[in-house]
Amino acid sequence: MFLRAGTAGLSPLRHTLRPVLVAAMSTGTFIVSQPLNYRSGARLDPVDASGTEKALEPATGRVIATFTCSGEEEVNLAIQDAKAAFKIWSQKSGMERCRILLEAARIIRDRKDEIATVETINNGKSIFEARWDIDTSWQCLEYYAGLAGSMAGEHIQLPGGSFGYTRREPLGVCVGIGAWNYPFQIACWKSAPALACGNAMVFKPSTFTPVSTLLLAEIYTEAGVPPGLFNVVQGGAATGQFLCQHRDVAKVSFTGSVPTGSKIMEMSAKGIKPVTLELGGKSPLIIFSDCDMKNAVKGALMANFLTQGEVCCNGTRVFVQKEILDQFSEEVVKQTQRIKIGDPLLEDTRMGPLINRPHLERVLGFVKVAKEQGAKVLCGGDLYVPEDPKLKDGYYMRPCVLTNCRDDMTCVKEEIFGPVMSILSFDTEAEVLERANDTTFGLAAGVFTRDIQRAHRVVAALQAGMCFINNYNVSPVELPFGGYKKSGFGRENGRVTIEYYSQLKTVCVEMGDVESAF
Ligand SMILES: NC(=O)c1ccc[n+]([C@@H]2O[C@H](COP(=O)([O-])OP(=O)(O)OC[C@H]3O[C@@H](n4cnc5c(N)ncnc54)[C@H](O)[C@@H]3O)[C@@H](O)[C@H]2O)c1
Ligand SMILES: NCCCC=O
Repeated sequence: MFLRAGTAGLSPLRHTLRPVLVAAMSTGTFIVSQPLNYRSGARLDPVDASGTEKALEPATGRVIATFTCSGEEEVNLAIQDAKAAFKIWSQKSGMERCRILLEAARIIRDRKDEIATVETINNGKSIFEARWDIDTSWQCLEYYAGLAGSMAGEHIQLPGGSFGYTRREPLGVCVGIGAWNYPFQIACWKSAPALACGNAMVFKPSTFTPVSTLLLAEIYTEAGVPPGLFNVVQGGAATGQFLCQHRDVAKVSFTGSVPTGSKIMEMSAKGIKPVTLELGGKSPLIIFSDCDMKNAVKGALMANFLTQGEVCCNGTRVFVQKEILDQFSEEVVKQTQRIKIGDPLLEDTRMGPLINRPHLERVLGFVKVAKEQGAKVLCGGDLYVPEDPKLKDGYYMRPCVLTNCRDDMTCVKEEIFGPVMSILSFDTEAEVLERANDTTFGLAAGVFTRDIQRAHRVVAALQAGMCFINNYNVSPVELPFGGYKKSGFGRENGRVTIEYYSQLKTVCVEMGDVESAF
């Protein structure tokens, strides 16, 4: 283990000590003392540097790690290592890969509290929520372990007894680049299908959240993957570019913003590398007057305030049918004001700090502009200073509900990536569909109604990759997740993701003589 509590300087811990340590972990006491790169099955410092970065604990504003960003040579070594491991791993049968992934899933499940705690310390989300993230992480490994053994091609009969067959083969070394809002989950959602298909992966987390991916790397090693199969490099844009431009990289899977996604695609295009792009969103949530009000209100909070609103698929444009606008808004405000903000490691906290100060200021700036443009703040949208003195330098704000919103306002058009819900009213189904689809994004959408025909009619017309009926922001790993339009392409989770981490080889077998034209 790599966490040290306060100045006690605990040396690396044996697994048996973990539950005790996790119980003792509290906000404001931990630092990361071990290297944050992972290669050849071990943590190490990079051989060359492309600058240094500091990782924070958003709850307190404390630096918990100072680390070196990987330079071109370190990136190359990580890729060469992955290439060597790929040779071994790709020769294993699906069932052999399945057993190792299942073992990794088991270890994650057993260490859930510890991993969730690390995620909370480095990201700021509540421990309550971080445990959900870890559940959807080990479930993802379990799901693809289950598919690994049944990946197969097909046999095709041809005239005269000849035949063909297809083989589903891995791509090679895949690169994963992650965002900071779901660090551990993103690393699992990319690596599980990649490894199940027989690939190796080099993963680069966000510079804001470099910590938890290392736990995944160690767990894969403990579960029995060959050294080098899952490597971690640290750094920002420069390190990311070295990865995307490397000639031995077969595929890039990226989660992040639209502008960076566009650069990733451009770099990958030069090497004709396939890409998966999981990008941002500004998703609509449509509440019809015949909805179950209690569930619709719960759904709206789930759609806006998980992880301090820093969620790509959030339903931040909440369209409410006029007849129930007042009742719905009143209830949403009541529930929003009940959200317990504060120390994210406390069991009853439901909203922690935002990721860092510049981001907090950016989000508060959106609220300011919304007011200037005529929106009305029903609650929140201001700084929050917890009573506990150790949290005074953390990045807290009160979750915000805006009303009187119009489609042309900045808060309704742009991804805020913070706890800001914009309520808009509508009259008819046709009108709301037109307005809901009037965006360049297309990640997610939701509808609350008791009318089953309308529910399916509406989601069929919504231009979004992930649609919810009478719920929002649940993440079953069996369901494909990904966007339409500028929210990206390719999918994570579900059976279809196998297609994005493998390629099909066709073999044509002649059983007779060659019929030649010459
Ligand atoms: N669709 C999804 O599944 C999903 C999930 C989470 C977050 N997101 C989106 O991510 C965004 C927030 O995350 P962010 O601020 O970390 O995004 P970002 O685009 O700033 O960074 C994402 C990752 O790309 C790296 N990067 C930055 N510039 C790069 C470059 N030129 N070449 C290669 N890599 C580069 C970063 O270091 C980081 O690891 C939001 O827009 C959010 O909607 C999408
Ligand atoms: N739980 C899925 C969230 C991904 C988007 O940020």
